[in-house]
Amino acid sequence: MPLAAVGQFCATSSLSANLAACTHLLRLARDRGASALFLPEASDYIATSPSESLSLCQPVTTSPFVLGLQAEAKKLALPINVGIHEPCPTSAEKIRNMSVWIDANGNITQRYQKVHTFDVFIAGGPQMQESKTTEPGSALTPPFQTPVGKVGLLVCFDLRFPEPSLALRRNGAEVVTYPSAFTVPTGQAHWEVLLRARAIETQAYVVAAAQIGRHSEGRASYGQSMIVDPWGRIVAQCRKVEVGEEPRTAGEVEPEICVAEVDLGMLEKMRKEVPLKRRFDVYPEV
Ligand SMILES: O=C(O)CNC(=O)[C@H](CS)NC(=O)CCC(=O)C(=O)O
Repeated sequence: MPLAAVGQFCATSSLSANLAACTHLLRLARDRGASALFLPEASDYIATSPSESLSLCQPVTTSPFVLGLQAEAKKLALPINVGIHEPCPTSAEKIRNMSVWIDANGNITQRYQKVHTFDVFIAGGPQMQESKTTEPGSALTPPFQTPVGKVGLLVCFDLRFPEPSLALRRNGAEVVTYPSAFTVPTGQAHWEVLLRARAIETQAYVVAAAQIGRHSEGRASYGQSMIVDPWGRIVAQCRKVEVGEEPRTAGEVEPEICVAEVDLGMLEKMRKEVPLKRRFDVYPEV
């Protein structure tokens, strides 16, 4: 059975430091015998401001982060799913939040542009307006074959919407990925519940690589990267920011991986044993 590995670290605005962390995670995944490595959203950088994000954002053809990761994937013959930023072709003021698949030859073979932007105004809590800087995508990417099963790509805040994962499932997804950088308070409240719900209702593996720790003065992430099986069991997980704990800085965070087998035989058996026949005649709105 193939092993999926999930990598967790704390990105900063240093592309070279982030590439070094991801290269280390790739080696850990290879040493464990994994068939693919899943890395978080915005692995190339977490900027301190929208203007810094724009200045760091580069096309994949010149990004030292992406080119470096492609070279490592090829060297180790290990496919990677990773979240990155790309310039927006229609606006110089905006970027695209992407999840890409790099195959074992180091080529980018699949791409998905995050369709839901994270705009929240929590009193006394995180306030973010991703839509100010980020152009949302307008299509899902059809699930595609990989060494760990048929993968459907989503990103972070997309997790709060059951519809896209159900759509990917209907199109054949066996593994749904959510590279993420969840905030600490929303992570503590919602992350695990949402991931397990998406796995149970799609009857698919959910693979969620997340950032952890303090990226900069104004920004920290929750962690708890995990793999959930189609029964809703957490079969692998990394560390998280506990309630009341001060997030560690990037220098203090130890990049780590967790791994789990992807059992597609069990998935098929479960889908047969618990058929989820939808009644769209009763709820045509969805
Ligand atoms: O900023 C970047 O460069 C990359 N983008 C992100 O990290 C995005 C937008 S700020 N974060 C989320 O979607 C967190 C969602 C979340 O925390 C929740 O749904 O509760």
